[in-house]
Amino acid sequence: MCSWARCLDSGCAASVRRGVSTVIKVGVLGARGRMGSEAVRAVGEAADTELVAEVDQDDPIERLVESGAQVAVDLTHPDSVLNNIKFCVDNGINVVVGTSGLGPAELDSIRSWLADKPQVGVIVAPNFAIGAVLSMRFAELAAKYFDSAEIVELHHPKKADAPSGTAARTAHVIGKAREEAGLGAMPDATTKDPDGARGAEVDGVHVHAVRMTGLVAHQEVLFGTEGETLTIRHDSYDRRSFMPGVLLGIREVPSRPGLTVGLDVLMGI
Ligand SMILES: NC(=O)C1=CN([C@@H]2O[C@H](COP(=O)(O)OP(=O)(O)OC[C@H]3O[C@@H](n4cnc5c(N)ncnc54)[C@H](OP(=O)(O)O)[C@@H]3O)[C@@H](O)[C@H]2O)C=CC1
Ligand SMILES: O=C(O)C1=N[C@H](C(=O)O)C[C@H](O)C1
Repeated sequence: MCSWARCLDSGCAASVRRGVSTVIKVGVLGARGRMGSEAVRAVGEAADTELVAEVDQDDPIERLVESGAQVAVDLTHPDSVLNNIKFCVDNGINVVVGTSGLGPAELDSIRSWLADKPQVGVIVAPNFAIGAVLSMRFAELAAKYFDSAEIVELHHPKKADAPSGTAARTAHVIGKAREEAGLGAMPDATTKDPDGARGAEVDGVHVHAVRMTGLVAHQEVLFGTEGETLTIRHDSYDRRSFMPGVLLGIREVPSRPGLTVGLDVLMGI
């Protein structure tokens, strides 16, 4: 496993040990976007990654193949991401996916494409920030101890999708942990909610989405039981917070064939 801090550094001893090329050729999809432009900078600055292709809207995706990219990083749009992944898998290019909006059906499609390309890896990272990855794990651990759990995700108003990928993933791990612990439905007497004030329900967990100028990416997971509550909050104030996770994914994906969801396993948590 890479140490998180070292993933900002130039070399990655784990990659060298595994015999992975020390300089990984990387293409960025969505290269001119908010996240893509940060990723272009991070890949260009790291000594063990080489930026070989920048692809944005209306650019030919074939650039990835022509440039010899070993890893593509997708930071595009929920409407585009699945086709991009299919193109990469078909062409034997590993993919690190940051784009949100991939649900269980889409993940199944990716698995089926990968079945025909056993050497290719796809990492889907609902959130690249270390604190966000930890907070999802903390929420998973806490879930079985509380009667109630709800999620409030808060983002900049240019975000296309709701709920966020992070919130959907967090709800999924909470729902699974509750089910494994034999917990039933959460207490909730609501019978009248014509305007959806109780939010979306994802895997049995209510999720509330806030869109507000001034925000970047934030989430609160609220747990409650008799006489106490626990709140797990994470804030990304700057998109630079995502870059160590992007680099970790790039370094790890060539040696992880198949589909990996979440960076937690890469971090050993
Ligand atoms: N996993 C994580 O940690 C994070 C994930 N994200 C996710 O990343 C995605 C991008 O976010 P963000 O950077 O804010 O969005 P932006 O809109 O700023 O950037 C997306 C870019 O991708 C371009 N684009 C759209 N479709 C394609 C395509 N088919 N091929 C190539 N480029 C394309 C867009 O062009 P145009 O605008 O012309 O359509 C735009 O330049 C979102 O899904 C977001 O949720 C964001 C932050 C962190
Ligand atoms: O669109 C964003 O900005 C973000 N998207 C991801 C998500 O949907 O969870 C990750 C992070 O929250 C920022």
